[in-house]
Amino acid sequence: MTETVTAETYDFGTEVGRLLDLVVHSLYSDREIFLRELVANAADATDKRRFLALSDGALALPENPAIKISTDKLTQTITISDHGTGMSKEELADHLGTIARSGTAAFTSSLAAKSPEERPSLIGQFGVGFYSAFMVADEVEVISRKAGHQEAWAWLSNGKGKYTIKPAARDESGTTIILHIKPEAEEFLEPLRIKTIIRKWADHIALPIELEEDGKFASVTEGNALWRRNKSEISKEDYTAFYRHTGHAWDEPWATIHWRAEGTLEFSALLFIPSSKPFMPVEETRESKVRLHVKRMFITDEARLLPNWLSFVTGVVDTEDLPLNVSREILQATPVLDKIRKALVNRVLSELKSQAKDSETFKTFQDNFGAVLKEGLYDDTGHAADIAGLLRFASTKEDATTLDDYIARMPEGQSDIYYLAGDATNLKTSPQLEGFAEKGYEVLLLADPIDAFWPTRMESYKDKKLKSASQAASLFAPAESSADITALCENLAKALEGKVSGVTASTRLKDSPAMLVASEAGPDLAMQRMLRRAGRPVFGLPPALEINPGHKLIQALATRAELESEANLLLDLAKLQEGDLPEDPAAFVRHIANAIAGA
Ligand SMILES: Nc1ncnc2c1ncn2[C@@H]1O[C@H](COP(=O)(O)OP(=O)(O)OP(=O)(O)O)[C@@H](O)[C@H]1O
Repeated sequence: MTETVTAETYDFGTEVGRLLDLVVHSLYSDREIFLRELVANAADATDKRRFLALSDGALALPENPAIKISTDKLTQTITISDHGTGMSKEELADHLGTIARSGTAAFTSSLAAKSPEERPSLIGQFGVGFYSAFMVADEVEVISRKAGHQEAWAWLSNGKGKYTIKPAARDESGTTIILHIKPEAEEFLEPLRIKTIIRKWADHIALPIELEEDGKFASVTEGNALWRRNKSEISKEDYTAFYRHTGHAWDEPWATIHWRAEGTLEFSALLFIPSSKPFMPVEETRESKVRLHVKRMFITDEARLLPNWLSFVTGVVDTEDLPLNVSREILQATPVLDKIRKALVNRVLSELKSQAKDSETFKTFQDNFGAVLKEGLYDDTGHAADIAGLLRFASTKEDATTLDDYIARMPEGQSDIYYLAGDATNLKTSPQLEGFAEKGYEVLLLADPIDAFWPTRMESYKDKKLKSASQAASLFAPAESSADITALCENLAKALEGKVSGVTASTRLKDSPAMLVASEAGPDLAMQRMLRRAGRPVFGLPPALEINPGHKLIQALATRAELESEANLLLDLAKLQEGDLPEDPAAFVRHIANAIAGA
């Protein structure tokens, strides 16, 4: 019997023809994906055989199953072979000749209904990865021997509407795919190129992937889907090595969170929180880089599996619930990912909660990533209360306190939580704090830039309003002023018209001559400062000036008839105390210099 007698040629059918055209011309922006698809098929077939062998010993895998890849520049071919289930003659025709599994009619009608831009996402849902081979090959040969069978078959096609099936020879069960590489895809004949692609896309396939170089096959991947293994089998060193490899890190993980979700949603996740701040010479994007795998295959690290406020978390999520060639469009729209995201956030938060019990350990974390986490207080109203409950804040009474402990310490009569946001260097000595100590009120000292914003967004924690100390004038009773202080207030207000919204005598200032107080309605002083520094308009009334009737400077000013320039000097002093520059720094310096010289 000769080959020509038994070789049979079939039509793909119009829908496969159209599909091939689409795959080759519009499906993937990046041709290298063909290797991911073929390697994934090989790995799936091997997994399937391993599973079948559980009930039929005759199908057992050879001792060291592997996916073998070789390239040949002479024949311009890439060969990929596996020890998987293999395919019978009928299966070759069924699986590679049609797209029947998902319903040809359904596919064709949906295809017709979609615009060309939408088609790639559609193809993603129909599982047609094999055809991506035609992006780089002008002829594809598949030689397959089904496990448990003696005969082997070859499937051949140039992707132009027809395929041929004929008898072939293969020593072992499994499948060999030979790609006759197109001249314009020659780059894929370089073993180094193949190696790079495999490491990028398939590093975590549990099966060894071997590449032939200089006549010898050597493993190019670790073959180690660590996240799929049982926790009890994994040592701390294994976790650290994996963390360093995938997170491009050099430290130890501060936390390792490894679990498998089962039930309506199936996924494995292995997440890490670094123990040190990554060194970033240039500010990186703050998007989550947690890797998404589908059935062990790397899909993308741009699925934004975690929100920006958890962008420091690294690791891998691997799900069974998405198709392997899931497209970008599907990734954005699928409810599966939304559910996974929700589960990940909750799991990371509960880990943080349990680690927060040890305040020393938690301090390391918060020093590194507290400022990032705080973005969640602003961005994520759904989780803000949980995040706020975790964080530790410096205060006028404690180096680090939780909000709950703060509330527990509140004296009778205090109903709100007070905070002061600003620069770390002058927070502790800010005149804004004068008066609070006397009342026995603790003030949280918040030094991260984001601290100027989140308390107003969050408004309250456990029904206690978050109030800026720089907007707390109403806490302190107005002073019973002498006539000359009342007159001074009026004169200063006149001199500073438009720059301040009023001048009042303070009952709380002890050491400072004056300070600024923001109106309760608008942004507090820290937020005004941030807006100014960012070149944004500052809305609301200008701050009021509170003067200290007990201070020498104020008493001296009360005796002056002319105080235009002194009024401005006083305002500049109050600004300086807040970490702001005087309105005209050079004039301010001249003024002070002259005053010291007694001019
Ligand atoms: N190496 C292989 N060994 C055994 N069967 C294979 C192999 N490659 C492909 N097949 C069969 O061909 C079918 C079609 O493969 P194809 O890559 O087009 O789609 P899929 O693997 O089902 O879905 P997808 O790759 O898009 O997730 C597979 O489902 C499988 O049954």
